[in-house]
Amino acid sequence: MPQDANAIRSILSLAPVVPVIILDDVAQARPLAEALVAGGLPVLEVTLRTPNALRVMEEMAKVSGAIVGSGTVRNAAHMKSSVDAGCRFMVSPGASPRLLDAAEDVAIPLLPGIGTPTEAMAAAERGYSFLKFFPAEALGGAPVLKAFASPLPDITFCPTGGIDPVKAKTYLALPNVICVGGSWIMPADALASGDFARIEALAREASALKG
Ligand SMILES: O=C(O)C(=O)C[C@H](O)[C@H](O)COP(=O)(O)O
Repeated sequence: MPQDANAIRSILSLAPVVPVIILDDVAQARPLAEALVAGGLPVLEVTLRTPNALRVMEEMAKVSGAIVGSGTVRNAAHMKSSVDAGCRFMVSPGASPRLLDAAEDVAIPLLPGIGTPTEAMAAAERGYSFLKFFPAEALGGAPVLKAFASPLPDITFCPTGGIDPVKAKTYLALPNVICVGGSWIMPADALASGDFARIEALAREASALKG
């Protein structure tokens, strides 16, 4: 089926920020997910960019309250692995026709990425009303999404790429933004030292962000 708008809306409305997780150390998966959930960010996007990403997803999916999705999804094989790992949603940097074809056969919703009005319109024609705007800051940031709102009022976005807490607040004030994605909640040095208390504190600040 095309994107189940109610399903993806109910996930993306749970918190203002979706942490974008790039993790290879499976042992850190559960404590990281627990810190993020405890800090008020239950929706977790785990990118398929590390060798152990699927095992990380499986571990995170066991954490009470965590809603785990896959990121960097680019083909049907990624979709099958995501479902098998217990994912509840999928995110892609793009929205190629073959990717959208493959998503028709998958039970969990896809949030595809777009960068222009033409791409957003093409995805909307395929039944997608919730889209990722990527790479958000490199493409011009919040002013671009603000400009999308009038001609494309039926399309809602999750901007991702280059966002920090200050920029997040600006995006979240826009009527066509449901949440933002970002990796700033998990600084590399905090992960390296296993400082999950700091990550939980950053998550708590992010969960309190409002437009
Ligand atoms: O892997 C994907 O599918 C992506 O979409 C890339 C992520 O969105 C960025 O890695 C997060 O962006 P930053 O917050 O700038 O780190």
